[in-house]
Amino acid sequence: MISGAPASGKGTQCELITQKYGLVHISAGDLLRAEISSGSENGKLAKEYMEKGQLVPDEIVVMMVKDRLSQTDSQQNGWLLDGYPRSSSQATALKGFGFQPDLFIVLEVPEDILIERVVGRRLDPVTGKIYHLKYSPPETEEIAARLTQRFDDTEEKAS
Ligand SMILES: Nc1ncnc2c1ncn2[C@@H]1O[C@H](COP(=O)(O)OP(=O)(O)O)[C@@H](O)[C@H]1O
Repeated sequence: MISGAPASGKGTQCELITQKYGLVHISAGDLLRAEISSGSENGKLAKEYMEKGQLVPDEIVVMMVKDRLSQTDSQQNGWLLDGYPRSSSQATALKGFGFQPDLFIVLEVPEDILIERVVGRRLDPVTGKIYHLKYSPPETEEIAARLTQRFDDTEEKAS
């Protein structure tokens, strides 16, 4: 399991870890978004909470994660669970189904660095690539001109 604040580098670490160990990357947020796309009742309910920036109720999230962890690929290759648990009740529920991580990784990044990263982060809407104005600047003027900021990348979010 892996946990980290926004801009802590969680996405990058997830990619490196899953590649290195051949694990299945399971993101609670991605599972929820897939559920919404499927148009299911759970998806409709989850959407209401996500739009308000609230946690989706355990009844939905726990079963969804449990089902995904139970699938053959996760069982055979092992898994890296990202964005779950977000409460002690979620942790307890999953443990009750017999799922326990070998490791729990917490990415600790000082707050001032998180703020600097979030404020300078930019998205290329054409390729989906993430840049940082200072640490990972765009390769060309053309890309620089079209970069956008994720609407929720604000100093408020980082703090
Ligand atoms: N473990 C979880 N329990 C409840 N709700 C969750 C969980 N993980 C994600 N969500 C819901 O999905 C939304 C998006 O999550 P995520 O993709 O991790 O992005 P963010 O980094 O913006 O929180 C959250 O704001 C929350 O509403």
